[in-house]
Amino acid sequence: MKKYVMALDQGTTSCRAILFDKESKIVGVTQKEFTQIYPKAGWVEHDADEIWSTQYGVIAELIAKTGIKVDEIASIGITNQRETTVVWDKNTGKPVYNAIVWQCRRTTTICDDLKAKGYEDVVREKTGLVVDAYFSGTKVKWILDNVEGARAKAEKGELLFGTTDTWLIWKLTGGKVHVTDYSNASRTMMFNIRELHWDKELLEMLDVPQKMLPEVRNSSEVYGNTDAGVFLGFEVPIAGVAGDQQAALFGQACYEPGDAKNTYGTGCFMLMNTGSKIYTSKHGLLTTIAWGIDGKVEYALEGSTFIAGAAIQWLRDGLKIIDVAPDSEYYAKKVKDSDGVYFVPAFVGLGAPYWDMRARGGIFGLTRGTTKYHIIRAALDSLAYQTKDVLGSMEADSGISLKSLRVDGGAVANNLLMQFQADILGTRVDRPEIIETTALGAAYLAGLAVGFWKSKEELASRWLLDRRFEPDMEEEKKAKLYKGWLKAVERTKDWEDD
Ligand SMILES: Nc1ncnc2c1ncn2[C@@H]1O[C@H](COP(=O)(O)OP(=O)(O)O)[C@@H](O)[C@H]1O
Ligand SMILES: O=P(O)(O)OC[C@H](O)CO
Repeated sequence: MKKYVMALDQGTTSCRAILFDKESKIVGVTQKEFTQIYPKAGWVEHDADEIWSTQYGVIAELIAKTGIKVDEIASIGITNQRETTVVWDKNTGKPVYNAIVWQCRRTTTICDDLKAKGYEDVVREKTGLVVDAYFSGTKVKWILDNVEGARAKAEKGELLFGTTDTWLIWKLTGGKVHVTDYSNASRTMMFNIRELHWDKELLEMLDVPQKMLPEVRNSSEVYGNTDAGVFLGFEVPIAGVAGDQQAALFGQACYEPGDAKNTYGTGCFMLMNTGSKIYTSKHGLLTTIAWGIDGKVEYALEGSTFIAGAAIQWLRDGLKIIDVAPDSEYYAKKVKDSDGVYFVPAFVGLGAPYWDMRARGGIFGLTRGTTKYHIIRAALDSLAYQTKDVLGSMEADSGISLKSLRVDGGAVANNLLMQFQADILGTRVDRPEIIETTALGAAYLAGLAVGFWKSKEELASRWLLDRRFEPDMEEEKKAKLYKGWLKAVERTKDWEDD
């Protein structure tokens, strides 16, 4: 009897495997971090083989830890850090270069060149994206231009490209299946989100051969079975795929136009479901595919903030002023506010709504009275301010004023941050019981495809509130604080010289 759906959450800093039962309850979770590689300032890479071995390790550990039988798993759903680019040799299965991570800025000058050639409008129109080093397209181009022999091999059809969903499916199926879903394809800057195909003009613009691209499929359907030789002796259907932010939107049951969520992980990503409508943002947001189910594609408006929880990791690993992320709340509570200190974590440039690839981080407003507690507090505040930047754009673009914001991701465990978020937005913040919403969304997509769950309505009825944070800050104070933030952001712009 099938009792579980397994979700694989391939995030920026860790791989997780999570088992959900029919009532959407978590039966077990395993997680392991993997190496972040920073070869130069502004460059970020992962070892794709390490991603695979880490993911495989947490799958095996989950099965051992929970004691379930593999044949009780109805299906597997995959969700992934988006845009991160893997190129591998079809015959040997070996990556030709490290995965270039979504945060990596090495293709800034390729983007400048595309802009100078006047491609911004066509990119916006066809892909819903802005020309930025964030997306996969220029990363693939960089690999083909810089890895010896890569372009010739790609042209002969010997190399494959994929985001990490595609890479994991290829590995899990023993090299048989090369696919992605609509939501991931929409982050590549090569996919036409209106006509739903890889776009010839964009591929020519980037000089990327179509043969290396995966087939684009629905977010909920059976793509293939795991190879028994690889997957602990069993063939289990892989039946759901979505980029992690779209999966979180699905897991938060944001199924109606106007429903929105904000995920606080490494970065912070706010998505609003816009149904079949394709909004073109006038305020620095992206248009993206939320998911495709039964051939019907739905869209979302997205505000992407590159550094959120990663700023807290930097307090831990870079400054070493906290030992673990939850310490940030403990120390921040020691002061009543940041005392005029602002921390703009533009470590890899600024995403929405500013889109400045050359911005770099800064801490402003320091005085002799500033302590590490103020800096920690300012780092937490920056997550909330960046969210306010994006929410303002979203309300302006959609004409919808949000009554409440559903939140998820690792950093929403921080109650101080959540209260400040509600205060600075002037909007209720709703934290659900399950904050592993990304994995839940992937599980839902995979479960729906094999009949484990019947409908989105059934899933929506299971959304449960853990805690609601009500706004409680005077307008004048809110305005003053936010003004300071905007001033600090201005100071970080256009910093890096090439
Ligand atoms: N209590 C906390 N307060 C603030 N940030 C936190 C807290 N717990 C975790 N984080 C941050 O959340 C992030 C982890 O969230 P997660 O959803 O697992 O991210 P990802 O999927 O991007 O790896 C880390 O960047 C970490 O610094
Ligand atoms: O790893 P996360 O959860 O911060 O998500 C990364 C995003 O998918 C990047 O677009």
